[in-house]
Amino acid sequence: MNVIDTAIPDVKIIEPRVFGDERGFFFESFNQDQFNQAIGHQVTFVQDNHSRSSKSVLRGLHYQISPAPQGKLVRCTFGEVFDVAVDIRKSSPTYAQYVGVLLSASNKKQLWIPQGFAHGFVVLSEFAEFLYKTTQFYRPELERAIRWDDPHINISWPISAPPLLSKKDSSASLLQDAEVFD
Ligand SMILES: Cc1cn([C@H]2C[C@H](O)[C@@H](COP(=O)(O)OP(=O)(O)O[C@H]3O[C@@H](C)C(=O)[C@@H](O)[C@H]3O)O2)c(=O)[nH]c1=O
Repeated sequence: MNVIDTAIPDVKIIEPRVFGDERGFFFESFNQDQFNQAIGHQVTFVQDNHSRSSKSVLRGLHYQISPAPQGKLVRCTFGEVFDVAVDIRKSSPTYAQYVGVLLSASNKKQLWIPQGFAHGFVVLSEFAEFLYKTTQFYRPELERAIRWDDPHINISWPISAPPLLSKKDSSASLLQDAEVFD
């Protein structure tokens, strides 16, 4: 497993070791010991999620506030997405900055997004299937959303037309008005 630093120290790109042969490929998509070593501390996941989205769907920017902020380990197993983690920890030197990375079935990359970050992705292929592990259970009453096009974050989404959003995401807050982390 190869761990790649990003512009935000706590956010890591993980490239699994892929074993290819004439049958196809095999790789360990998650190994608790190797992951803890990569991140530098014990991380426990309690929930696995799986979504499928059509081209141009944008889900995000989502997070859960205390007392159940979620760390997320995300990957794309069909198609391709542009995945974004936004630092929403007010005391962080990288507050309101983001990491964007292409995740796809072919590059098999994963992104570790610690608690304290908002997360979102836009689908670039005809369809995308997206799997992720979370460190806290889903708590809808603690869920919050920040606008995908918040000018203060100013994410360069690789899309040329407006994305397809859920009703919730269409009415998300600006970062300046959002409940974030200290
Ligand atoms: C996130 C989630 C949703 N649901 C339900 C609620 C709702 O009826 C249906 C769809 O939920 P949503 O529209 O919120 O799904 P979605 O817009 O895909 O939300 C996800 O977006 C990405 C970017 C994230 O980072 C995730 O944490 C999550 O917020 O699934 C669960 O049962 N458990 C969950 O953990």
